[in-house]
Amino acid sequence: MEDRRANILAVSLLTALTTFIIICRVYLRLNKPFFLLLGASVAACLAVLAWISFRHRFNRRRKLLETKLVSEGRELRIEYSFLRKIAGVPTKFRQSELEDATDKFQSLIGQGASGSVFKGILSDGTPVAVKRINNGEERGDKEFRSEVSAIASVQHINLVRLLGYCVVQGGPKFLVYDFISNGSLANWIFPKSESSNRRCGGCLAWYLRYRVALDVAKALSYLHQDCRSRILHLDVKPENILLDDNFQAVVSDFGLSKLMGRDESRIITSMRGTRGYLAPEWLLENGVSEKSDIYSYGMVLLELVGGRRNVRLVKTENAGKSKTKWEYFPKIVNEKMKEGRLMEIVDPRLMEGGGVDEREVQKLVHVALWCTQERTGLRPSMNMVVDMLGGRAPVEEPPESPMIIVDLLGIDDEESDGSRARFCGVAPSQLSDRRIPSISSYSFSNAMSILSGR
Ligand SMILES: Nc1ncnc2c1ncn2[C@@H]1O[C@H](COP(=O)(O)OP(=O)(O)OP(=O)(O)O)[C@@H](O)[C@H]1O
Repeated sequence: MEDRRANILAVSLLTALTTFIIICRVYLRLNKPFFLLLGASVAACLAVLAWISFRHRFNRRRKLLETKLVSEGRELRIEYSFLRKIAGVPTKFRQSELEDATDKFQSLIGQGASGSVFKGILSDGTPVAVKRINNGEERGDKEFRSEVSAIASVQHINLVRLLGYCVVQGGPKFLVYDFISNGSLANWIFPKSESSNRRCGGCLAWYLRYRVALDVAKALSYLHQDCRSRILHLDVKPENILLDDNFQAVVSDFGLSKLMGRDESRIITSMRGTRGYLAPEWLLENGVSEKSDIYSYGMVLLELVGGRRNVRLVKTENAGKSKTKWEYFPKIVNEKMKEGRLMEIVDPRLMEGGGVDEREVQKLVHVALWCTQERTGLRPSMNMVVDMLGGRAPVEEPPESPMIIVDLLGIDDEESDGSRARFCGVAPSQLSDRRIPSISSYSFSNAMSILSGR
């Protein structure tokens, strides 16, 4: 367009000059001024033409350079995002991208202690779960940092993938994960009344429960044994185990996780986790280790087999009076094991449908009871659990565990609806002060002395 305009201008100038010369020659008959004028006009025309040609060449080179830069930039961006993807480095998203992806946070799929989770689709078609961490919550900030630092560096088929994050100055923070279509394990093992926020769910078949147990063990074994620094998850529970469209288990929610050096045997940290899954050593103020995850895993295994919460409030009738009392499933399991009637603890919905392998039930229960030993030294490593469940190592009958502390950590007098209270940053002394007066049947100090003698 600019070139055409330059050509028209040059032609017009030459036409004007020729007309001018003819007029001068015919009407003015001036020789000297005529040639002076002619010289000046030709010089002016040449200057204009030279300028136009220079501009023309300059523009052409600029355009060429721009096109080259754009295509190189695009190639670099593609290469960069490809490298990020294969290296698993999370992308930094803009808030507007996440608003577009989630249609302005329309579709809520879950709610946790630190924020809400929404379903979304990225511009390249990838389905995602976007966790919005509430603004201004110190706990939220901590969880955001823990999550990014722990999960950004790990890659495992049974761990949720953190695709990216978004930080808005003075605003909320976002974490973007792969969308795991079948929601949490809680929705698939507990009856509807015992799992809140139910979006999808049902009764998970036995063979899938066994596979989930193995998948979670592999994920934890990777975190504990195969990463540069040991990663302690510290909030293993059915709500944090998601199921993909093939019912493969994916461990999620690293908000409470901690890194532990390979040369450390335990770390001191504030109390974190969820009631019902907390290992007894949380009460001793001398640290936790990967064995605390193993304990929580054992508790999940029992729930997986029984299709019920480990701790729940039950109504009893006594002399016409209805009373409520806490029922503790691991103790029931222990008793049934002693009586040789393990099948009685299996989820009754599964027993109706059949397909439950008795040997597998025994294996899962034995592994669970090894994992939930109150003395950490007796609990197997997660590697060992993978071998036991995979049939590469024998599973011996576990010793009887006194299960004294479990009640202290599992029961909360203030909650009667079965909902789980979650700790983050609570000092153990705060918990014990609040709990002891209400636990009349056990002596707290007695329990502590048993635990200390591990
Ligand atoms: N990547 C995901 N894909 C699909 N659903 C997800 C994903 N992440 C989380 N969810 C859903 O959102 C729910 C809430 O997740 P979130 O991790 O925030 O909280 P939680 O684990 O339930 O509770 P808390 O954080 O208090 O322990 C989950 O239980 C699950 O149903």
